[in-house]
Amino acid sequence: MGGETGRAIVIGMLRLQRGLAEPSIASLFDGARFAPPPLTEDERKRLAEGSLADAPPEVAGDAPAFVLPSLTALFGDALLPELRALGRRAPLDIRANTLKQDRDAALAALADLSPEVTPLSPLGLRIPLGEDGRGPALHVDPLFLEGGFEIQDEGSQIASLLAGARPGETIVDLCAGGGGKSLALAAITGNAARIIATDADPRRLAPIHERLRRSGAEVEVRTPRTGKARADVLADLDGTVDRVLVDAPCTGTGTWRRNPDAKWRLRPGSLAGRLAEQAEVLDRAAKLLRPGGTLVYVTCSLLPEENDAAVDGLLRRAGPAIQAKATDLAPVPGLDDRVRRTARGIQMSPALTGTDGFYVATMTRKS
Ligand SMILES: C[S@@+](CC[C@H](N)C(=O)[O-])C[C@H]1O[C@@H](n2cnc3c(N)ncnc32)[C@H](O)[C@@H]1O
Repeated sequence: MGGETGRAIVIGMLRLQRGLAEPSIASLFDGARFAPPPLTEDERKRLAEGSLADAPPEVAGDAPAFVLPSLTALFGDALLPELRALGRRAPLDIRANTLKQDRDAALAALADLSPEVTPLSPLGLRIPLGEDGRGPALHVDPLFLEGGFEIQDEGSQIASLLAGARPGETIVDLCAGGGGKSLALAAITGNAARIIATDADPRRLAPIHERLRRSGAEVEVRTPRTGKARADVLADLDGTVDRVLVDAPCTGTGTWRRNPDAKWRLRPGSLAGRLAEQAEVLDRAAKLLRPGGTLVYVTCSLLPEENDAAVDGLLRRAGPAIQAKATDLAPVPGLDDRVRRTARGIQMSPALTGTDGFYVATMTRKS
């Protein structure tokens, strides 16, 4: 809008993010008692004729300039369409909890919310948002209270499916947080795997207990002690685990459409901090694996430093003991044709897969 005043930013946001045409914006800016003054001639002209075609990418794509070289390395010519897709509102997705009922039964039970099946995840339903962009109060829905579904973005569902969990395995969810992926792994394996969930931060882990009760998922939770009593709660498992899921701490650049303010809070220093944490969790995960065991590394980041480069870092530090492996995409029909491949893994993104920007890479322990 030719300036950075609050008014210019609001008008630009209504145009670019809400997709409102000039007459709709003019009807909001009508000078009534609590409304802003009417649009000026210049503002009307810019709305009608203005274009971001010649603007620099950080303006046209509304992203911090310091991450653009990394995003360009990933997206190449698709940088602007991807940045714009990251600026749009995220859909509201749920995962049918197949420990309770299949997806079709959940679809029928939620008919009053008019859900549709998600384009890629075979477990997902998409709930339409209201005109105000808000979704229904799912956390008080009777089916939710009975554990019939979990609120989980399609990208996160896909990452859980690509972890390749199988019944009978011992699986560690090393960065379990509130347990979103642990619950998904339990449902995917029909409660027939031994799943152990932990997290460095006991407060992040706390909600998992209530979620397990509701969902019927069977997961062993190992809560670390902090302070003087601090000890490695997984020490007894070293060298024995079939599969480790590392849903790593990251900058969350892939979730900007869900957390638009995160974009402007991101600093070069926070990226450096996450890179150090990623190296630490990857090294810990590698130590847990039995020979032949599988390490699945996941982030919700679009920055190659946190993705392929983090995997390369582990491969370098571990030497021949840990080797890269292609991620099997079979659990998600249709993903193969849509997803972006990187040197070490696969990258989902809002423009290409219609999901948050999840990255998944797979490795195996040789000895
Ligand atoms: C992306 S979040 C996990 C989200 C969770 N898996 C889910 O699906 O809801 C990353 C988590 O890694 C944890 N974390 C950070 N450093 C860690 C470490 N060294 N060991 C284990 N967990 C760690 C953080 O506390 C945070 O909860």
